[in-house]
Amino acid sequence: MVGEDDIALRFPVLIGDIGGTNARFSIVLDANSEATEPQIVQTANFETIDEAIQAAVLDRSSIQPHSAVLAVAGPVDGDKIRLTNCPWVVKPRQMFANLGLSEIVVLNDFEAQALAVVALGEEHMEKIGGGSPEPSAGRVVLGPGTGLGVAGLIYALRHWIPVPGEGGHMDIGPRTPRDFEVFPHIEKLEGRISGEQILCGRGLVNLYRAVAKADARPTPFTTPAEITAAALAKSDPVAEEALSLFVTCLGRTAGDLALVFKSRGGVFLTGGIAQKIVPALKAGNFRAAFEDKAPHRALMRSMPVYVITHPLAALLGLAAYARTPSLFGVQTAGRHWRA
Ligand SMILES: Nc1ncnc2c1ncn2[C@@H]1O[C@H](COP(=O)(O)OP(=O)(O)OP(=O)(O)O)[C@@H](O)[C@H]1O
Repeated sequence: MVGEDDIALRFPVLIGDIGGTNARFSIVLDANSEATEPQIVQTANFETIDEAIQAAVLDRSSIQPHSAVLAVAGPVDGDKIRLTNCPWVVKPRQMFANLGLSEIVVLNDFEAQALAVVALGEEHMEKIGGGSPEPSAGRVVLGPGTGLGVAGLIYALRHWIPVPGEGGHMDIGPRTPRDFEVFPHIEKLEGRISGEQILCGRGLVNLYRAVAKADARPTPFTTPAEITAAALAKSDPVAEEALSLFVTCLGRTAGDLALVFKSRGGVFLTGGIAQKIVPALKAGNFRAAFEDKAPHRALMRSMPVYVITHPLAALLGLAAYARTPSLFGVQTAGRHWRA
């Protein structure tokens, strides 16, 4: 492990965004090139990450990467990095031997999402109200997906600095009279309703069941996709209310985080769910909940919110980092290995 920051990565650089379900890889040839065509594999189809990289990238290309930047969902502490939602273990030393790599940096998956916010243009985003972003002001990234990822992004000393954290585990409480009818039925974690009990795929199902229970209604749907489909088609009132409450809670939480980071640079919604519910996010209650932060309503009204619609946003963030790591203030100490 390299003890201090040394951020000049030798090309070609293999980049990888390793999720619980899917892993996406590409190669950045030099500081001026676009990344090569992404290769996407299901993590369940390979026993190890090394096998996946060999089959999906190395066997399909004549390019031998020198370095790698991998973004993983899981804490990076030591030479064996376990992923939260999949059995893969990233072992950089073993990767040097197996894959011919000489340098590896491991980042957090949400840091990669934060890097993507800098790398992507507005053509890959859908705006949900607010004014113009201030280019160098703070930003916030929230991603409802399998869990709820949260990161800040600040610009300081001519660097973009991602601030990863565990913001997805903040408390969410009831506010309206209807909330007080529904919230008692939301499944708790050790007595607590955190962001991840509501603002992720599993959370949407929790909300749907809670709304149904509050009104003693049946619950024919079991997956988040069924609930959003029925809600967007306006074919099931319980699903509609669940999605509406999901969007309201997302607005409240996004607003709280925007206050923390005073994110006049924008609030960015990433992950698989936001881009599938854009019509619901535009319906009005998201923005109303986001702005309902007295005494700072005027500030909140000015802050733009964007849904990232690019399907491989994290990979683009990693490519930008691989090309010019010096643009980003990413601490690599403790997660940077050299052969
Ligand atoms: N149409 C949909 N509406 C709402 N939720 C959905 C829909 N389709 C999938 N989901 C839910 O989205 C979640 C997955 O989100 P996302 O694709 O962002 O996951 P991820 O954690 O980034 O995945 P990976 O681990 O593969 O990177 C799952 O809980 C899934 O049930």
